[in-house]
Amino acid sequence: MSGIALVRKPGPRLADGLLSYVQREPVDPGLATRQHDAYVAALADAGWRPVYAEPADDLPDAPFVEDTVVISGRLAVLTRPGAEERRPEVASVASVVRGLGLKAVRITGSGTLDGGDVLQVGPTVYVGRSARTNDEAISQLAALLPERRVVPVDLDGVLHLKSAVTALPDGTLIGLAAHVNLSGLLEPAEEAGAHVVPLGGDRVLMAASAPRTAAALEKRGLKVITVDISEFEKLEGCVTCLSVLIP
Ligand SMILES: NC(=O)NCCC[C@H](N)C(=O)O
Repeated sequence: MSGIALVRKPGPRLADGLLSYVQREPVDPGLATRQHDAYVAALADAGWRPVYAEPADDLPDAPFVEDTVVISGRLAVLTRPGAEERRPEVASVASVVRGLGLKAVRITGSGTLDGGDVLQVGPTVYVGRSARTNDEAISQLAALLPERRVVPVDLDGVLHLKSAVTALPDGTLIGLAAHVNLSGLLEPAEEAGAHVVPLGGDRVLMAASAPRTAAALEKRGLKVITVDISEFEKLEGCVTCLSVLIP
């Protein structure tokens, strides 16, 4: 086992999730459930033991667990999501991380942070300044992680930092230069190619919607595992946001 994958099943109200940059499209809750099961199975096959947060059927965006907690070593930073509607998602995730023996701390006061804005690459923690994440929270995060280098990143036209950029296992940043103020990015062939979940070793998880990027990464020597997450993509979710991997 590589560790734990914190996840949460989608509920019947998934289609009511928040949208910022895309038009609402019909969402098939049954298909979403099957896609989520396959996503969790892919993580499990790669050695990540799934641990489920309590269902939260009244909270449409609750399967996007990444936004509720940031893990650094044995510390779990519970977020204060930028969208007020999403704040009730945090309590049940707090119970899970405490149950796993992690030390839980919180973003508080006027700070707002979505985990989707936090990209950890070795000692560096990039944090997107977004409509969801503010400078107050970035300062709080830096104070909570004194041993890490916290780097604020300006975004343009995307929901979260990790909507635009993630990191390959060797630390190479892959992402869309048009949306993010970071240099030296490897440009993916498709927008969804910016979303990569390192699974350990040379393995990465990607969405089936980025086949050309997947082929390019295979050529670089990576083992790419793909999952179809179309129903979550309609809600501006991506492969990163459906889990929190806890090594
Ligand atoms: N980390 C992520 O990329 N989260 C996706 C959240 C999508 C959700 N519909 C939201 O707008 O909050």
